[in-house]
Amino acid sequence: MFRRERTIIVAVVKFENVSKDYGNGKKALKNLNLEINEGEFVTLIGPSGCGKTTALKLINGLIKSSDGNIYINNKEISKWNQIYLRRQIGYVIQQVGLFPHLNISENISYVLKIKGVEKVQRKQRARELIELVGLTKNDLKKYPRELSGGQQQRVGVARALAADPPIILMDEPFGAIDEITRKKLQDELIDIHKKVNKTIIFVTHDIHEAMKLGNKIVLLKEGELIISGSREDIFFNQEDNYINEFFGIKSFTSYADVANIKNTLVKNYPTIELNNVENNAKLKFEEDINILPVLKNGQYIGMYYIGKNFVFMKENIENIAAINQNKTIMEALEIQFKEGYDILPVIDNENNYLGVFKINKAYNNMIKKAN
Ligand SMILES: Nc1ncnc2c1ncn2[C@@H]1O[C@H](COP(=O)(O)OP(=O)(O)OP(=O)(O)O)[C@@H](O)[C@H]1O
Repeated sequence: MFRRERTIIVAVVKFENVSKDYGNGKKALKNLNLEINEGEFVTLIGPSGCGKTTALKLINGLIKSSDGNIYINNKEISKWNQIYLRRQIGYVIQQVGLFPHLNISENISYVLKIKGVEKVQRKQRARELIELVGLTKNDLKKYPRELSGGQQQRVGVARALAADPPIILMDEPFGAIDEITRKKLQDELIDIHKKVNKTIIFVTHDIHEAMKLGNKIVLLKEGELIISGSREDIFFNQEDNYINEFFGIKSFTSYADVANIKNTLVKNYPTIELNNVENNAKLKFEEDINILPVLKNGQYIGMYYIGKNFVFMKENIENIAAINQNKTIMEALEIQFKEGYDILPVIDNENNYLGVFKINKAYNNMIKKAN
């Protein structure tokens, strides 16, 4: 059968040896190689002038690269119809840029109007989006001046989503917003990303914001890519001094606040099967292991402290609570500080044992970074 070529972008962005020279003798980007996959939430971070905004502008064709290639959905960027391409990419900036004489509904659906979408559908779309970004239908009739900075920024996000673009670029969208509102907007953006499954590329100066929002965090320095990876790649990075210096101790609290324990789960920690004493007797323990999770049919029962001459006795199982895999490292650490455990058993919602969280690994890392 003859298949029609797909024209819808599936939101894959690829930089291949991309350089940008604005003609002032200093390269804003140097030989950048970076792949952004469908549905990823990428945060771009680095010192002022490192090329973050330049990278965003290159993606939606606002500026052209001096060298190398950029691919959107495997098609080189200059081969796309530029107007079509831009409509496939939402853009949110710090200065929001709402039209003062249009009400919120009209602002949100402006792109749809340009695209020739009927008024009824435009209004319907604005009604859907206003709630998604945490405002109410009553706000649709208001004008931008009647909204606070944080509310305007929410409208900016709704507007970027209006045409349902697969890619959304955000250039320090929450930079000028107070700390409390900013935290709320970040939480909402995480929820929105889960619901709409867009590829988001988000520029920020704020380490906490980068660690909290990004599934992939990209650190740039003077136009060069230093690292691109997960929170764990950044946090557990021991070698590169620049990365440690840049993220520093702040990355620990940022990381611990947002990272699930399941990301650092130790799955091969020994356990005791309650109904299999014979097997238990064969367990060989490392010197530093003195406490073991006890399981029954894969479910967590309690903890067992072992001495040198290990003889398992059911009545010595201690009733120590396990922690749910969806809790954060910070929550696990709080328990450790309070209770003084070396390890915490980790379970799912059905009390199935998944592994242990060894707090010392994260904690030692923090101490190392602090010194
Ligand atoms: N239109 C331009 N003409 C000349 N130089 C430019 C232009 N835009 C950016 N630059 C330069 O390119 C470099 C990268 O700028 P860019 O705005 O991409 O950095 P950034 O990481 O986004 O910075 P910031 O965090 O301060 O916004 C800087 O040295 C900047 O001065």
